[in-house]
Amino acid sequence: MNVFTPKGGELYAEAVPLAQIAQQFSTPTYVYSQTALQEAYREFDEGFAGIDHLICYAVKANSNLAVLNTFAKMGAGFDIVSGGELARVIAAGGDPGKVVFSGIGKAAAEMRQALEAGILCFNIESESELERLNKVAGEMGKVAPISLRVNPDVDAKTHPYISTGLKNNKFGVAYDSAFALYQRAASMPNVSIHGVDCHIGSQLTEIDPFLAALERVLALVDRLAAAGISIRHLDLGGGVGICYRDETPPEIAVYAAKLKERLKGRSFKLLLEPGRALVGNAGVLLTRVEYLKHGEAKNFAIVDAAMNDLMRPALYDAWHDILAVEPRIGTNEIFEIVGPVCESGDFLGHDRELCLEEGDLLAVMSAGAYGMSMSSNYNTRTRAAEVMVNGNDVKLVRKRETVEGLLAGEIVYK
Ligand SMILES: Cc1ncc(COP(=O)(O)O)c(C=O)c1O
Ligand SMILES: N[C@@H](CCCC[NH3+])C(=O)O
Repeated sequence: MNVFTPKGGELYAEAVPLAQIAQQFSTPTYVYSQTALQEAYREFDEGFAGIDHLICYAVKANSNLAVLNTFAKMGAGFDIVSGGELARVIAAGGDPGKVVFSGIGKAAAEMRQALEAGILCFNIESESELERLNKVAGEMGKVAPISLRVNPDVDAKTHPYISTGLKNNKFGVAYDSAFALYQRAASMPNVSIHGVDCHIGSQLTEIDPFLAALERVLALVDRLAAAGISIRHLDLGGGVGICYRDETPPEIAVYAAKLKERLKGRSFKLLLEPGRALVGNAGVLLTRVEYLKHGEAKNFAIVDAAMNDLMRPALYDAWHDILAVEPRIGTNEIFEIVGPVCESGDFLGHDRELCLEEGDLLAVMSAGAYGMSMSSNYNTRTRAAEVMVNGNDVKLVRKRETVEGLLAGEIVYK
């Protein structure tokens, strides 16, 4: 469902005009629709109805506490990649018993924190990590639940920067060494094998790579079972794409039906780690045009949001639709939509046809995933405010940063 729609020509977030939000909270501001978050979660959860499953939302996509709390209330689990993200889940009311911990560089302190909290499973990404966890758990007198993140060497057919399941990626344990490493794990006193995990990449628009990965992983599960190592869950990671422009990602119901079909007769629980598919189209970045600059070769609309707020265009050349919040009747021109940051790569969109005047508001669409969570303070820019809408209710869910706040942790020795 698209909840950012025009009414009478003006762009709304659910029942609230975006212009009203800009007036109230200034710009740049991220605006999230709670209804869209809830619908996306429900669609995923209902898609897998009929089999034992747990949706572990990938916190890195959008880690705002109000977003996490929305999913926690719906019974979600969480996929984390740091102790910081675990602290966020707990602060948002999430259940640590439904948390899986991914990531290739878990520090001993983060392992201790997660063991203390009683998480569901560690997704182990290397032999050294397995050894460290066994040691850390032993020192605490605990047994750590683990899966190995297996790298199935499947081409996710996505942007190379966000593909993770190929042999040459830094993630996971090589498929061919996974069996032997499971045998080692089985002999360790302070880890307990709970599952098998894989995640092949992000923004996948086809189902086939997921099915290919599942085949590989199921073959491993069967081989392990034959050797007396049975699992309680299979974690297939995240990665389902969304439509930014003209992509045709799989419908969740179809993706779920195909996975369920292949999992018939299996007794383990299915875990999934969707990020983008739950939040991507539930958020926009609201920004105001500061200046229009008509150059010899290009026209520029210089807006008050920048690559530090939304780095996907600069990093991946990613496309986000950019819409006028209150469209004007007049002649369209072609604009480069750029931010104030001192980098030529600081753009939000190339060659956008719009009719603009200085002071106009723009909405950068599909910005709910990997927007705020990847933002920075480059150029000592304070990060945007975040607002959550539900119906006609509008709530500030993260205050705009202040320069005093940015400087507070720095020390000058006189
Ligand atoms: C281990 C892991 N799980 C889940 C995700 C979430 O991916 P997506 O946002 O594409 O669903 C990621 C990010 O790619 C990841 O690295
Ligand atoms: N940050 C990426 C996705 C990578 C997901 C992390 N494994 C994006 O904005 O599309």
